[in-house]
Amino acid sequence: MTESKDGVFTSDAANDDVLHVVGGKPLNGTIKVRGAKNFVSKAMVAALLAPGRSVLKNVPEIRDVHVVSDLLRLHGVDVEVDGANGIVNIDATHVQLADVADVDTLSGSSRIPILFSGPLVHRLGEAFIPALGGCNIGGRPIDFHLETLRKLGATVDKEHKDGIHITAPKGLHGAKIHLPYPSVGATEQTLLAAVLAEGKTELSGAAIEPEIMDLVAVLQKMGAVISVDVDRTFRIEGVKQLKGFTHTALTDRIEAASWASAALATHGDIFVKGATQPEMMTFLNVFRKVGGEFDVTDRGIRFWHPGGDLHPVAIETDVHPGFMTDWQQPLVVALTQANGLSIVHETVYENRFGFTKPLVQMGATIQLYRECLGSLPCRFQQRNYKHSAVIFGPTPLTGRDIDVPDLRGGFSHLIAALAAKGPSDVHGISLIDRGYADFRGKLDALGADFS
Ligand SMILES: CC(=O)N[C@H]1[C@@H](OP(=O)(O)OP(=O)(O)OC[C@H]2O[C@@H](n3ccc(=O)[nH]c3=O)[C@H](O)[C@@H]2O)O[C@H](CO)[C@@H](O)[C@@H]1O
Ligand SMILES: C=C(OP(=O)(O)O)C(=O)O
Repeated sequence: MTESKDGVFTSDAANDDVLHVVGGKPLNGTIKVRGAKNFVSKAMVAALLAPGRSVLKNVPEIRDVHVVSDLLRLHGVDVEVDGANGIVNIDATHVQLADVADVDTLSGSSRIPILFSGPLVHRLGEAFIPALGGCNIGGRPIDFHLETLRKLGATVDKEHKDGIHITAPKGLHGAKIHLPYPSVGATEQTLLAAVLAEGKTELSGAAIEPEIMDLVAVLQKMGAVISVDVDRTFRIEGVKQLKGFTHTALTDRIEAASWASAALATHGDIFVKGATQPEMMTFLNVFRKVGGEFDVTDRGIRFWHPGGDLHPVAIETDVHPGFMTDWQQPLVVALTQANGLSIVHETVYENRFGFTKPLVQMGATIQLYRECLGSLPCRFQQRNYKHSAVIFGPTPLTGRDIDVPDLRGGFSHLIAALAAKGPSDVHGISLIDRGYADFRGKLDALGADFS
């Protein structure tokens, strides 16, 4: 691991990209989970809306924080990251330059640059959206984002040599917007663009993930006026200006659930300090049905395998408050050890089961189907995507060479290697640094055998 100039630890890809794991040992011990990757990066973008200083606390030491810090700096924002204490100071007083060099290099590892659109248009009159990165888990179109910006009065030029060029010659204005699907990113896009737009915006069909609600809390601290109706409609009353904020990020419920699944798959016992119950209720219900035990305390949640058989389950991923798409990959590894047939119907992303192939090579019995194996309305019905998985267990797993395909799939491979008999080499492991802070230190604390 190397420490960047702003104190964020990242893997040195050349030296540090393979993890040699000797599996078969239960993970036991205590680890601490900090703020959510999928909130912190958005709150950092929100800081761009206001001149002045913002302070974000409980920030995890992950690569995405480093990427967003560098993106902000390209636009003239002052960013200091205190990685050890989890504090990011942002001063967005001197925002300059909408069209910046190097942005393509940085954005290659993140989808966040698209969320700069509204804030940059408000602060500088224009924005450029480069080619976006992020996990390869489906087509990941941005049509909702662009349509939202157009509805708010932006002009979108897709032919510009420096990326999609967004301008608003007459400023952004409140509008009535409906999302065809409750997209997390498009909801955030609308919030970040509408808070300073002139007049009222109504956003129906929105996503209401806890990370989005924490972003709303940040925007409210900054001076925004936002309400949400029971039917997932946000109402935003544009204000003339915003100010900086101080905020403590909500815990990363994806990371917490990932360690919970690791406890289950390895017959372990992990106390996840910082994990909170309300955001994890749907996961906790499934964890209990599978046969895992947990104990919620004021400081975190303890997850353990109580011994005996694990039980198969049928789950469907969905937007909040459903079972998160990012929870399914680590849980699938635990389900390979359950006694019987489990079914996972993925309704959020069309291509999120690629990670199961190495699991099958390790000994799991997993069959993928194009059909919807569930009852939720699904956009992938009658389409050519293998988006349902049937997992038959228990099957012993055997260690092998694995290539990390994406963030959550990669963490699930790590769990599989830890649960498997014998050694595994997990290649491309630095991808996991995008979203799992100091996972090597945590594995060490849990007694894993790796080098
Ligand atoms: C950085 C971040 O916060 N990432 C999370 C975010 O991703 P992200 O914000 O990219 O995901 P979305 O919620 O936008 O995507 C959900 C679905 O909507 C589709 N869609 C989205 C936008 C659009 O313009 N057009 C369109 O068709 C997507 O292809 C996907 O099928 O929410 C996902 C769903 O909880 C999580 O898995 C990701 O971890
Ligand atoms: C898919 C994910 O992230 P991103 O949207 O940043 O690729 C994720 O966090 O699992």
